[in-house]
Amino acid sequence: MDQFSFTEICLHQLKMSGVHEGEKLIVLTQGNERLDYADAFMAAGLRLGAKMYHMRLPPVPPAGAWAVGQTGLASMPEAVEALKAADMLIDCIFLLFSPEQMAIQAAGTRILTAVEPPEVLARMLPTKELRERVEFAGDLLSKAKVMRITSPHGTDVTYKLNTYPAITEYACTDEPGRWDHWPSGFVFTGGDDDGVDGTIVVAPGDILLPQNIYVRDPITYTIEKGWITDIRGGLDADLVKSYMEGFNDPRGMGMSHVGWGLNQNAKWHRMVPGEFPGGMGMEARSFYGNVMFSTGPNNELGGPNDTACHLDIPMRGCSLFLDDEPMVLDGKIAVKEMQAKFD
Ligand SMILES: O=c1ccc(O)c[nH]1
Repeated sequence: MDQFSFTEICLHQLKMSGVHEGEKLIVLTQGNERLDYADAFMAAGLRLGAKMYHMRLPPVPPAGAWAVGQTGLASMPEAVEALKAADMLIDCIFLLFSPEQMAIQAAGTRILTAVEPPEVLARMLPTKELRERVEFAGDLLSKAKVMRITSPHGTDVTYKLNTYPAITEYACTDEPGRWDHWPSGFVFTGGDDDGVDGTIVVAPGDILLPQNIYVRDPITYTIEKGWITDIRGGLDADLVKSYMEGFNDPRGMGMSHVGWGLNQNAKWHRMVPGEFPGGMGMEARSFYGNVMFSTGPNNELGGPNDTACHLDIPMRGCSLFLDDEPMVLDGKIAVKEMQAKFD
């Protein structure tokens, strides 16, 4: 995408995020990554009269795995202080799950993460309709006490919901201290620390992130009292187990967030298999009617598990019930207020 068009979509984003004259915005990058994002956001912000600057951290060596929560900001408290003093941070490095992100949000700075390729950002612009749909889902989720997920492949798992908030992701953010991720379009929460039990069968066509692959043969997870006690299957199960063992951290077997996708512009089939081809698979997390469970940390919800070992697994064809009321039935959104226009 040329820089002019990139600036235009960033302008749309900043307007949707309520940016106005005199606000202080910082764009955060590291190394040589996404410097064009900083240029595009700065040009867009200046057009809205915001005060902008670009904070560029040194490069970090590739980790060999997706280690969430570990960022270059950890050794730079003075940089964190500067970010806390801003009205809005545009995070082009991915700070989610880090204590620094939590401290910045707690200080009232709103945060927008943007790390996907510009073409994906352009295809999945934030809209008012998406926000309304996701907020409706978030309201229902915040009131629910039990989530049950089933599938024709044998998934039957229950999450007790008495502890953690419902988090909405609709790809823009205009409230102090609120985080969002462009692109997105889903809701999630976490089960009670000892309150997730049952079986999840990840079926062919479901997606493993960060491996960025479509599963070919089923992976069966047994979950007891909030912890994975067994993972079995064929090659794909071996891959997951081997990846998780690489972290040498038993807390990777915890249950992270869980929810469902609501973005009709996100397509299941459009992921390019391979590791992080320029982004982190947000289209796969957001596709309409997916049910996504995740393993590992729950600290972004306020929980105690801050392991760096995190997998997100969007699944097709599942049913998801809140207190026995269907939200998703066989991969289709079942509530009128959450249905996209094409339904
Ligand atoms: O936007 C995101 C990205 C990753 C994740 O685990 C949750 N939400």
